[in-house]
Amino acid sequence: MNFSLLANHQRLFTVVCASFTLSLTVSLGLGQFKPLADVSWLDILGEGSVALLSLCWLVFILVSRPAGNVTTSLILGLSCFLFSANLDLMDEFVFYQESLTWLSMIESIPAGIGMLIMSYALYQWHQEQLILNKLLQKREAIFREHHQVDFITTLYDADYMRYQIDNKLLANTRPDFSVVMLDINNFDAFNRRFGHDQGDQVLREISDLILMNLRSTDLACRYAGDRFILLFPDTDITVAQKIAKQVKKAIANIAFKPESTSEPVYHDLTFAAESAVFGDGADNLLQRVSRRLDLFKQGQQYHD
Ligand SMILES: Nc1nc2c(ncn2[C@@H]2O[C@H](COP(=O)(O)OP(=O)(O)OP(=O)(O)O)[C@@H](O)[C@H]2O)c(=O)[nH]1
Repeated sequence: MNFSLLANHQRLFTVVCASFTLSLTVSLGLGQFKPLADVSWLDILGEGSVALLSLCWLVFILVSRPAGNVTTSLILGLSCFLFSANLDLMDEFVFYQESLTWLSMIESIPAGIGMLIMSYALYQWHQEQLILNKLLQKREAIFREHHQVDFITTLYDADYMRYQIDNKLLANTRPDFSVVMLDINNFDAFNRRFGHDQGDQVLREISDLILMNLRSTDLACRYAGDRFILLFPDTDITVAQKIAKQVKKAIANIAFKPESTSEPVYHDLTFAAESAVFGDGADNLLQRVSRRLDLFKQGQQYHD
């Protein structure tokens, strides 16, 4: 089991420990041990299993899930449940004086609250999973359909994009698609400042954001280095530019957190779009869009 995610959940780990310790302290502090003859070992087996399994579930959640609302709600809910389960278990070992019988009466209340919180967490988890499924569908198609995949970003590679463009050009007498080329600005400076591994991480995160902002019919590829190509079937250049602007905006608004610093880094993109025209081949269409992008980049440097 990989325990590295535990480091992200120190507060939640404290909540679990607090729930566990508090339940034991309350019952041991306020109760008195029963004579052994009164102890029901069968009940202990049943209630002990519930408490132990709740604890195991908590550990599994902490080592499996990233930090966030869903994880926090799951841990809070299950910690309440653990609190009740422990009190229930300790009831088998201790009894309370008349004045403290309320303790046995209220022991199931945290469990009820916990179940409510967990139900909310499971709903949120479901919503989160729907988004992840959407993203994975696009990635799954990559692995099922082809091996022409860039291993850093798991996007299609440039050869696959050329193959797709050529196929579309062959299939249609009137080409009806657009391509966009995107380039990350100042990526070399980022690499030099934070290192290649962090650069790879940025490429992966940007690829995820690109996929999130495309329609299911569009195709994203890593062209080379910090350049990406997007293919928009049945789409004119204005719509392609509009989607590219949305991708650019989404990326500009995400704070990347390189490992060596707490300072967020924001990335900007430059893009150029072209529509396929009669007589085009993949290579000259890609050259055209690449030349246009280079012109835009030179213009930017001139303005800088
Ligand atoms: N981390 C990482 N860096 C890469 C990869 N492939 C290319 N690069 C780096 O991408 C950078 C591209 O540099 P440039 O073409 O000068 O691009 P830039 O710094 O964004 O400059 P402008 O495009 O003019 O803004 C270089 O530092 C390459 O080493 C890769 O797979 N991973």
